[in-house]
Amino acid sequence: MKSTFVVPDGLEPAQRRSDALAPGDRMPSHNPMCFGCGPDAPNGLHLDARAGEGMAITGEMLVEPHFEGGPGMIHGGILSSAFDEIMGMNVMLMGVTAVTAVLDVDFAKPIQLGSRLRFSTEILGTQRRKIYVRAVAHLIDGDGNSGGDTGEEVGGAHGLFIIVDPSVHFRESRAKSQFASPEFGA
Ligand SMILES: CCCCCCCC/C=C\CCCCCCCC(=O)SCCNC(=O)CCNC(=O)[C@H](O)C(C)(C)COP(=O)(O)OP(=O)(O)OC[C@H]1O[C@@H](n2cnc3c(N)ncnc32)[C@H](O)[C@@H]1OP(=O)(O)O
Repeated sequence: MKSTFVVPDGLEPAQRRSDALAPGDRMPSHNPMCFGCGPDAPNGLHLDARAGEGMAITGEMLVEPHFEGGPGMIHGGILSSAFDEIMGMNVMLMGVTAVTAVLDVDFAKPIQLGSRLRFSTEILGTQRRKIYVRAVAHLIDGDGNSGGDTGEEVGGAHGLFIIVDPSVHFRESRAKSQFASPEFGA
């Protein structure tokens, strides 16, 4: 991977909230209509994310025909959205509300429609309100149900997320959402 994103030295280790999901549990959607994780979003990514060990989670996604950019290929914005979402869900392990300030994506290999992607993401550490996250995407081989990450590495990303107070950050926008879950403040 050729990213030039700089992760600062001396980050504080991230703390998993005491009541965080157990490894293997499905990560809940913060909003059923969320483009990334919402089960009811008609044209959404439908990312299926699972809690992992420590500060890691995984996710899977089918590259559907309406995610097309170049002929037969995934649109770059779709892959970027998937990385944004899966790293944002990773931050949920800390039990804080955070929004993306920086998203750095390495489009390492072309990804064809019909591929199944497996994302692996981990919180690298924190600095004050800043949370640094790293993710990679692999193709899932074979039957598509193996869940392994032994397939070819096709992309990578870093995210910088900033902890916000949801009652302040979403104060003006909240009324525009019919669906947001108060549990996640968004
Ligand atoms: C789909 C959306 C869901 C929303 C999530 C809600 C939680 C739900 C639960 C579960 C999530 C599941 C998954 C979701 C995944 C998707 C997340 C998204 O895509 S979020 C939408 C896109 N992002 C924005 O709309 C932010 C817009 N920007 C802002 O609102 C502000 O710029 C904000 C809050 C990011 C920072 O503003 P300040 O005034 O609060 O804070 P300052 O003081 O500027 O920064 C704090 C620290 O961060 C650094 N910083 C801020 N921006 C930076 C940047 N661009 N580059 C480098 N450093 C930056 C600063 O230098 C400072 O660092 P120093 O502590 O002093 O060292």
